[in-house]
Amino acid sequence: MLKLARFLKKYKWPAVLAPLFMLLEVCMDLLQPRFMAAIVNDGIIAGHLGAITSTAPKMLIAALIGLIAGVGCTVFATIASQNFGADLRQELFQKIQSLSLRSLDRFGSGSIVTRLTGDITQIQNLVLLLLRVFARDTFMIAGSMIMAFTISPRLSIILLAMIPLLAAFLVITTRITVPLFAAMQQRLDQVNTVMQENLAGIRVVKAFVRSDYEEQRFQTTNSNLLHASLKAARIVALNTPLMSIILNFSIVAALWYGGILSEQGALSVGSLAAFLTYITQLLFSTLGLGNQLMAISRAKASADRINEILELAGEQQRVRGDLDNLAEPISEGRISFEQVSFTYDGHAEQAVLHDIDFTAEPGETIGIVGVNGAGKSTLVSLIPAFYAPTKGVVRIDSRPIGEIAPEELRGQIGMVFQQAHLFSGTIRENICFGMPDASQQEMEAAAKAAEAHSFIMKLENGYDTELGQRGVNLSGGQKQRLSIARTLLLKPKIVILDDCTSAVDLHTDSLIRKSLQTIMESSTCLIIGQRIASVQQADRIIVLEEGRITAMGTHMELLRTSKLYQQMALSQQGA
Ligand SMILES: Nc1ncnc2c1ncn2[C@@H]1O[C@H](COP(=O)(O)OP(=O)(O)OP(=O)(O)O)[C@@H](O)[C@H]1O
Repeated sequence: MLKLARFLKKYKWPAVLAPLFMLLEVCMDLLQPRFMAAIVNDGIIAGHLGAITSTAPKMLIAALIGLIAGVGCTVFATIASQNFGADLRQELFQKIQSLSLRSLDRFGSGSIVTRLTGDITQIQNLVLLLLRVFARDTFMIAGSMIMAFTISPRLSIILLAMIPLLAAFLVITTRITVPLFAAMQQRLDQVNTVMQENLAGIRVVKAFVRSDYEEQRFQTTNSNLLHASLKAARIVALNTPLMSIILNFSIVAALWYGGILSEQGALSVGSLAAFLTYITQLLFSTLGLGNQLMAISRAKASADRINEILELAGEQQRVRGDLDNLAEPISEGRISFEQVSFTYDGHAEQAVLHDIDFTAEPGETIGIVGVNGAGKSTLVSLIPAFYAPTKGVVRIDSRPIGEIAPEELRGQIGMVFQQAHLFSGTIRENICFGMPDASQQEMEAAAKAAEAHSFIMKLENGYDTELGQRGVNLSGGQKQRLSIARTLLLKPKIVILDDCTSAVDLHTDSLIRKSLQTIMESSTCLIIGQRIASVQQADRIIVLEEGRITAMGTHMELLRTSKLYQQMALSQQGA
């Protein structure tokens, strides 16, 4: 958890001033029993009314200073903790952006969202707690002890006996609760994952009338979270009464021994009353500290989860060491796969790609066909280094991609994915996502090549039409055309189209293909297609079966040599 303290460095002044103000407030509070003892001893018992009227204003002034100091502490603690939380959230988000898909797959989006929200809030609240309440209780314990010792060192021995007992108790409960809180956050991850999946697929759930099943699934994860929370809460609930027993026992012991000392004339009644006030303050502060240790152990579980991500190496960091002497950009766009095999993390027994070996020459268009799950998307995802091959090498212009900075590599590759993803914002912002300073002319040219211009112009606000929650919803085919335009605008050296016209009607598909032809001449293209028509114009077509290349050639060659290709062509005739 201390590793995260660096985020407070920028706010060191508020972080230092908050406890200092708290110290002032505690000092003022500690003076009050002293003033009270003076009123009892010198005013009431000795019968000097003057002592009361001279002490009362001092009490009022101390209370006022304490009040101002308390407000100051809250203001500075809030400034420090809120800024701390915002900076931590920002850095965690940045780190997530830099992580490889391999790392992101490992955590899952539900867990990442919980870490970015719930876990950071836990730590942010802890910072506020440490700067205010924890500081108050710590100062109060130390101050009350000093004041109690100045009143009666003999009576204070009772306090000394109590401290190791309490410390041992707190250490034990913290040890027990840290893993319980970690388990609780994990269950919270699961609840978030189910919730996200449900919301993303709400149409499927409704169409299949599976709301009951989804409710059941949510109930299971929710009750898992409930059980984990109750388990932790039981320990927390035991904490306060057990500590109270120890503390109340100490008060009774102080009363008994204080009574004896008072009877012997070794302690005045006023001083005994002040002593009891100090010991009560001390005991309540200790009780508070115990509860805060629970919050600390909960925040520790959250800090561990945040550090787990912060300590991962980003993609850029992993290759940076080799970059200095490899600064030349991609010039030709030749892609070579050399005996490449690939297995997803956690699926060691199932290689998705086996010994893939081919070269796409600059300007060449290669089609890739195969049944669902053959490994087509996986194969192309190795080119922008979304994943690293398990065996073999992928090269661009003879440089192994592992040695090219991901940003440089991806800056030269235009990729249109199987599932078109658009962001909320205008159509213009979406098309210009990779090139925000593109001119109107460039944007329209890209939209025309993707057969998107005409439907955009029919919308009331044209390119300035808002998409998503605040605006219109587009059809699947229209979304695909916008995502093609987004890629074409970049005029990349390498273009990868991953079955990106599956939702486009056949007529528009053929129009898009025609427009793409001129662009494809200057780029190396890989086109994945379920429809033979989408790939038949390619210079060469790869047939992929269960992760292996089983045939490669032109459309006409494959019609003669590949059984699978023949079957696909036959089944799509007249389609
Ligand atoms: N992130 C992942 N983690 C683990 N396994 C995966 C992952 N993505 C895909 N797979 C597995 O890899 C295999 C190949 O999937 P891939 O998406 O590459 O096939 P595809 O040929 O593109 O299929 P489709 O035509 O349906 O798009 C499948 O068995 C799939 O279950």
